[in-house]
Amino acid sequence: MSTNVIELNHVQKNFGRTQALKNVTFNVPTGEVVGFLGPNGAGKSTTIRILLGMLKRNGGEATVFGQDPWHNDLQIHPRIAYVPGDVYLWPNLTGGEIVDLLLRLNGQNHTAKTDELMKVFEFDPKKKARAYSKGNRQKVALIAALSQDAELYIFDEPTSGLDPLNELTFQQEVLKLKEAGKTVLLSSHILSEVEKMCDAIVIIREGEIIEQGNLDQMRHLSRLRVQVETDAAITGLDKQSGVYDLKFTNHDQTAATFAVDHDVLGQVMAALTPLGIKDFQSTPPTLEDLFLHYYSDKGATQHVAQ
Ligand SMILES: Nc1ncnc2c1ncn2[C@@H]1O[C@H](COP(=O)(O)OP(=O)(O)OP(=O)(O)O)[C@@H](O)[C@H]1O
Repeated sequence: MSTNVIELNHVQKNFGRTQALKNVTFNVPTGEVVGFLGPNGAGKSTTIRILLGMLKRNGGEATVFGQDPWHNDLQIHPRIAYVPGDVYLWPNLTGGEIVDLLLRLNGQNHTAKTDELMKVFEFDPKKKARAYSKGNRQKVALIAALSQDAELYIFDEPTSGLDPLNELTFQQEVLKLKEAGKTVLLSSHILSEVEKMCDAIVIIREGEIIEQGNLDQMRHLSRLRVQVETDAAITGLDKQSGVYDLKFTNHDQTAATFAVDHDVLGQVMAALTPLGIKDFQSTPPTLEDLFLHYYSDKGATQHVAQ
């Protein structure tokens, strides 16, 4: 049996003349939490809808649990819990009624877990859905999805309307899924969220996967931030290739900050050592830095050139 719950191979999707997906290739291994990152319009929701059998692809291969989602949606749906990006609810039903309805539609029942989720998300199930804010509408979908005992959980930007406390609750719930060995695909703009929960990340831009891997694999592609203090004035670093954004932080030029490519760090240390290093701190890039790196045109050009 395949060890990947999701496999996408050169998937393409057109909407008329708009090529929403040009080349989407990635896998989601069983039991992993994979973050799916990309800006608005990059193709995250389209990819997810193809995986759910809601959209037919124009090219490439897609399988979920080894089956083609377009032809076998009825077989795969009971194994999936899904939270869409835009949650539309029946306005005249209460939140609690809708949670139960969503559960029944997926062949599941209201359980003690459902009540627990309502509590931790501080959700009032008695109000009519028309009175709910965006965040509360999202909570309805999240509570229904998280109280299901599914094998695969797909969340399409699930926390965009949640306050930080509820966001944290969501993160804790995903970590519980992870501990239970469930497979999760989480599309998000919230990089810190992805960083905390995901085993691997996949970055999509303009319908193409531009990078994928675990965080450590991605980090080597981006630059370290360095803060240094020396006895003698720092000279020559501005001419060293692989050093960027050099800024002196005092008048006698014995303190500086800069960004550096990993492969020239040794040379930079060798240049600084004779100056008498008093302090040296380097920090790996956060996912935020990586994201900016990939979404700047420069990042894209560099990647294409690799
Ligand atoms: N039903 C549709 N008809 C026409 N174009 C569509 C349709 N759905 C999506 N698109 C287009 O396909 C591209 C990808 O959209 P998609 O919604 O998948 O992006 P996304 O990454 O999920 O963005 P967001 O973060 O804004 O939800 C966009 O250019 C979008 O305008």
